[in-house]
Amino acid sequence: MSDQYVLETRSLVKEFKGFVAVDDVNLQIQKGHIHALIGPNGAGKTTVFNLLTKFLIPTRGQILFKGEDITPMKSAAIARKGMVRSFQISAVFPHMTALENIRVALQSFEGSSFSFWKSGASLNRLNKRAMELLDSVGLTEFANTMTVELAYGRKRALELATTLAMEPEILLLDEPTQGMGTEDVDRVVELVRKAAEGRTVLMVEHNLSVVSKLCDRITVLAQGSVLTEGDYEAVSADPRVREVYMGTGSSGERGAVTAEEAAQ
Ligand SMILES: Nc1ncnc2c1ncn2[C@@H]1O[C@H](COP(=O)(O)OP(=O)(O)OP(=O)(O)O)[C@@H](O)[C@H]1O
Repeated sequence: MSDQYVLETRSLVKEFKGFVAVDDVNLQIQKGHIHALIGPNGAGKTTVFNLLTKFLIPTRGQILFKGEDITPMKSAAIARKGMVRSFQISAVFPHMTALENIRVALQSFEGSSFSFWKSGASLNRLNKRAMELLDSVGLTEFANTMTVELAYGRKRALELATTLAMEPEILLLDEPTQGMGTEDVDRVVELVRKAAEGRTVLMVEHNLSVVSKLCDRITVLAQGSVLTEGDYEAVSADPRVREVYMGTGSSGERGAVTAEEAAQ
């Protein structure tokens, strides 16, 4: 039944001048899951992600959102349908406060005219919702702080809040913990867990410890194809997965695939 899947790909292919970066990929992202796309360097994760979020056009194949073929649609159109990419689309304005950034995001999402927001009741509603969103990412006390002054992890939390302002049904996260220290990584894990309440999340993530803590289902890509899929336990126990990670030297740099190591 396809309505149990929020997002699907069917025989998705992306070629770059004859080089097959994504080779016949069939994904099924189940409603309510946090689903990770992992794999060694060059496996095709970013390319798949860019195909799903319309930054790239597939060579062949289909992308379905809640059963509807969205392959020809643009990213703005799919965002309106409830499929939103975080951390890139929703760049925050550095010289606005955290609260102002959320208000801008809310206003642009609701697409309302300035005159609409001028009325006292709407402004109060906007401020209330903006504070709720800030609170949901733990930034209440930074509401009036200039964004440029926020620490990196907090800036990303703010970006996530501006994405949540769009009320996505599925949130697509491209390496949410990239470039972060342990403390920020832990904070992002909690943030993603919270943001995932009542929605579906698909994330590309190199940090396997993060994947082990968060994800219900994992698809492993290697050389453009799906190598295997399952929960963390199944995937990390698969010798083929260990092999592809070992083969590229990714494991040492990015974290090992065993559950014991990932749990550290
Ligand atoms: N625009 C492009 N033109 C040509 N080749 C590309 C292009 N984008 C990606 N590739 C190639 O496609 C393959 C998959 O790349 P991709 O970035 O999707 O992998 P990845 O799994 O995200 O890797 P990483 O973990 O290093 O980010 C690589 O061999 C890459 O060199």
